[in-house]
Amino acid sequence: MGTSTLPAVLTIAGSDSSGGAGIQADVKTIAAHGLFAECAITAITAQNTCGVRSIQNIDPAVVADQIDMVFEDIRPAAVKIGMVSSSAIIEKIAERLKRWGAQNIVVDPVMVATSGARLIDAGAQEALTLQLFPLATLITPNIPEAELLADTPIKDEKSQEQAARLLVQQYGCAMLVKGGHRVNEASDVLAYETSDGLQTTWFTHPRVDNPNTHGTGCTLSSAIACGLAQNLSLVDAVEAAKRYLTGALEAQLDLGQGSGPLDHMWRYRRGYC
Ligand SMILES: Nc1ncnc2c1ncn2[C@@H]1O[C@H](COP(=O)(O)OP(=O)(O)OP(=O)(O)O)[C@@H](O)[C@H]1O
Ligand SMILES: Cc1ncc(COP(=O)(O)O)c(N)n1
Repeated sequence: MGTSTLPAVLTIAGSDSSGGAGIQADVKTIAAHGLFAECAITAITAQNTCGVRSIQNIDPAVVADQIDMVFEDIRPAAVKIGMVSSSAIIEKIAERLKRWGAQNIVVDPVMVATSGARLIDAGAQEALTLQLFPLATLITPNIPEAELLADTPIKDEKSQEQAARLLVQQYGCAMLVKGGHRVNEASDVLAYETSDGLQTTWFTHPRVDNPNTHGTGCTLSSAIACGLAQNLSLVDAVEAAKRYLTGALEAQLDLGQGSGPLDHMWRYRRGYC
């Protein structure tokens, strides 16, 4: 008779054949946090560290079934949403998450891969903001995504923070504007509503000198979902996720000919687990 349990985290995202981003990065991240990973695959991408060759979206009804089968049986304590490339898929995800009253939803608005390939069409972008953003606890745009969503340029810390504030007002949920695309720093700003009004918290870090950053956004958002699944506050969950991500970059894994993947299991190799 089983007596032990552990929180489950569901990732709803695309498959990356090279294992560095998407579902594969999420599952590794969740496992590295000692939690139970579940997944609903939205698309299969044929990609590697150099680029994306083809994308096959999954039938929206099959995406819905995956979510239902997960919630009917092993209910996740948190949900991470990554690549959702069609409006029909987004509609189904929103419908099923509402039906199940899913909580602790982290949305990484994946639009363009590090390699430059577009992963979402224009119609899907609108569906994402209209249907999934209202369900989110936290949204984690990078700088180009935040510029697009807030319709404002980001050139420095001040404009990064302003964009984060604007997006909270626009979408009514917490926003983490990630600074991985800035030159010297990799500092992210979290903006969120409290009973005292809109607050911001910075997570500052110098850039790790590592060209292998494939999957950083996927890894960070699923690590935040892990923190929320363990009942950390939003600020603590982001702080812990940033530490995990930085360690995975500092491990200096060097695989592939393009921007390679992170070392998701760095804590095991260093003997921390
Ligand atoms: N060279 C780096 N050194 C340290 N942290 C980094 C570096 N590059 C990215 N990060 C961090 O990685 C996280 C993801 O940020 P980024 O802005 O790269 O998101 P993204 O573009 O969505 O990621 P992805 O490359 O997966 O699409 C952030 O916490 C960011 O600060
Ligand atoms: C299936 C999938 N999901 C997300 C990303 C974004 O990650 P990155 O920008 O690091 O390539 C990706 N490349 N592939």
